[in-house]
Amino acid sequence: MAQTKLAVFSGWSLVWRDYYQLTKPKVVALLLLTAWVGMMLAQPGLPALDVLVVSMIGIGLLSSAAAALNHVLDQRIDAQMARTHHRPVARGRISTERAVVFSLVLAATGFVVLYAAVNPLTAWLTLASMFGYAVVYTMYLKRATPQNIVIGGLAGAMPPLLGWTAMTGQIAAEPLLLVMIIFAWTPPHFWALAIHRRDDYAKVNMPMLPVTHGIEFTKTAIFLYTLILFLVCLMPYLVGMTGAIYLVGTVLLNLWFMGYAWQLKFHAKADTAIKTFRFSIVHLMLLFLLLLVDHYLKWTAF
Ligand code: HEM
Ligand SMILES: CC(C)=CCC/C(C)=C/CC/C(C)=C/COP(=O)(O)OP(=O)(O)O
Repeated sequence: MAQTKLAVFSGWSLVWRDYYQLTKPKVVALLLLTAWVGMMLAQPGLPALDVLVVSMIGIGLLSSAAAALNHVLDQRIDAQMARTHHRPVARGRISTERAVVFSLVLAATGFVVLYAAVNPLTAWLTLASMFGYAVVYTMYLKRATPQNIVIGGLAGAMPPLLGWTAMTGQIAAEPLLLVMIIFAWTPPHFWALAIHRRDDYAKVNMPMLPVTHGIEFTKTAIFLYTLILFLVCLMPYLVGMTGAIYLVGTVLLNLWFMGYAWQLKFHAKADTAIKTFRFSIVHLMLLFLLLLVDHYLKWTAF
């Protein structure tokens, strides 16, 4: 009897682990960090905790729904790529129907939470971001143009604005600067991985930049985008939104990113591309944590 119960429990935990994987949890975690910073920067003091919590839940649910829909729409190519062939829908561990229902339940719940407990503007903007990623990027851009991730990157760059509108009920210039930062960060983030996985994307005829324009061209594009990112990251300081703590930190972080891009372009080793990709995640995380530290320390300085 005990063995049967253990078998049932372990079976269920495997199923839920697969559903959890559909939500791209690490991606959503960083998306939520950027949304949270948007919420914290929206006012001088601390935000209302109840609004913060329901906003994080709503944005998290809609982001997870977008990720799950991406698994469904990409299952054919996921099944053929070394990096993604193990995924639950690609492997048939979760049926298309169940994955779609899972995604729609997450999306509906997230939208209702945001609409009812936060504000309609944030609900609609978050739904639009989900649509932008799951439909516009995944179904069209990804398969149509090597600029796919530059344009599609806007959806994933929205969370700081979503966090801001959750607190204020209105769009403002400051969070749009944060959106621009993630927008400029996305190409070096993804193209470094795309270089590392070029053959995978070529095998499924995905028009990623290293496939359509070659690895050298992509390395140049990555370096140029880290230069653009360096300049865009100065904007919050130049407009007076942040102080010296952020300025020093952002200069160091972006010089570090440019160093990776320079090494990738001129002194690449076998693992430089994947190391650049992994650093891009640390870079964005530290950059947004820096915005938070600066916001409160800068504020208490006056
Ligand atoms: C169009 C925009 C983007 C594209 C094409 C893209 C592409 C990718 C890809 C292909 C992976 C590898 C996933 C895997 O192998 O499981 C990845 C991982 C990741 N991405 Fe992005 N990304 C984008 C935007 C973002 C944004 C906006 C964030 C967060 C703010 C983000 C955070 C992450 C994180 C944290 C990982 C690591 C996930 C893991 O290790 O499981 N990405 N990205
Ligand atoms: C509501 C909201 C903010 C929505 C956006 C949420 C979201 C999940 C953005 C994901 C960014 C990302 C990892 C894209 C990769 O897709 P891919 O298909 O190129 O990667 P894959 O090949 O690993 O599946």
